[in-house]
Amino acid sequence: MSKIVVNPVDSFSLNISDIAPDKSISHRSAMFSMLADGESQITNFLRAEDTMNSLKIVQNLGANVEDDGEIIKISSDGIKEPFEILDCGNSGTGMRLFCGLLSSANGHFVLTGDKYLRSRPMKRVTRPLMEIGAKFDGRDDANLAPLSIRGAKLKAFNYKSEIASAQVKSCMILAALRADGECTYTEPELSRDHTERMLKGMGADVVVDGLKTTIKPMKKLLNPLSIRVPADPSSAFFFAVAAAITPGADVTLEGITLNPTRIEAFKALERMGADIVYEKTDDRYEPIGNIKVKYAPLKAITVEDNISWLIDELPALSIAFACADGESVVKNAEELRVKESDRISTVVEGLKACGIKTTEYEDGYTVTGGELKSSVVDSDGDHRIAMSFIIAGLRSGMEVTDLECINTSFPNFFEILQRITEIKIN
Ligand SMILES: O=C(O)C1=C[C@@H](OP(=O)(O)O)[C@@H](O)[C@H](O)C1
Ligand SMILES: C=C(OP(=O)(O)O)C(=O)O
Repeated sequence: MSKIVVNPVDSFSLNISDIAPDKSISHRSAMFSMLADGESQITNFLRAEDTMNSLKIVQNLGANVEDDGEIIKISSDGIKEPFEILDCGNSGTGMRLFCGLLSSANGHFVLTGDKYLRSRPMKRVTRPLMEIGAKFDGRDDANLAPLSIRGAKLKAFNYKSEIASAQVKSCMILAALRADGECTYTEPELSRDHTERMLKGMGADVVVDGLKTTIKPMKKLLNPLSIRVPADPSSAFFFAVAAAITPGADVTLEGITLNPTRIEAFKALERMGADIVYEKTDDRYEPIGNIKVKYAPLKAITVEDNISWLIDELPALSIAFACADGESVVKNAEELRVKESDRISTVVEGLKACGIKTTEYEDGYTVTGGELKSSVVDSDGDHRIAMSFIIAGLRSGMEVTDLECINTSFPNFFEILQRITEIKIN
């Protein structure tokens, strides 16, 4: 159980060109390569625990994976029944998307994960899949992993989801590609759309019309992927907050996906008063570019719309709330309760320990800006909680414990952090 002591910094000016590659896109690159006719090539794949677990699963499912440390080449002649239990580690994205991919494959598959993932709800994917003929088993009526899947024939569907979840949407789109007719999936609010963009890029018949996606089953295998994974805005955001709460600081975050469903947290920080500039430099499956963030005095805001566009960034945004003038409010964010930790509780408890006034509600919380106090915060095994409170330490000093989880999404986080401040981990 490692811990870090962070000391306050005065100011910094930094260009960061090595923010971790995008986790969502990396998972999908590995998985979707299994649907292609020929060799897919992926560069800048995220070499973190969550995505390396997905890559290993793809290999266990019979794909040929060549990795020279820079380019990952994947080819597959169909999903094969594995000898191994498929371990998704800490990753909800891995488990839920593999449920969709495997529900119609030939064979028997067992998906498991670490103690955190085995407690997260899977019914949101197993229930709609079972309704169209998939065969799942698992604790609590196929709600909790380990999950066992027997590949089955899937019926066409028109599914209206009650949650804005890209994991559920992607799972159902993957199932639809092998269903016995045209399918539609409708979500209550647009969630991140990497799956639609990437599959369309590979030649799949996926049509998006507002909140409704229509998918025609694949008549033949898709074209291979050729992708350079952009940097992850969710990882970049920790350093955006670092600059926004440190008087005089500025940071340039390079090569980030500027997909609008992913940069809402930066827009929220902008609404709080931070000085933010977006500069598009590329377009491959999605817009990519640089984000510059400069300190300015912050004011409180309310966050209640398009919550799925900033759900992973809310813990870090809450550190900015704590440094802002006034009471910030988060609503409609009940999904935070079923992430790696119950992120409403972990954020609220962590901020309270730092002397910040907060109130917890079922679907959100309020944070009244004030003087952050140096404290000891445990991550509860949640990477985003660990990194958020480490960043808070740049303002006030902080000790954060249980840091191994950071390897799930951002293995070079500390390497970048030490360009800003001296750090001691033990
Ligand atoms: O599809 C994805 O890659 C993700 C979707 C989101 O989860 P939900 O679909 O549960 O909202 C997000 O929290 C997760 O980190 C990654
Ligand atoms: C919620 C997250 O990921 P996942 O659902 O894939 O575990 C996250 O990275 O914050």
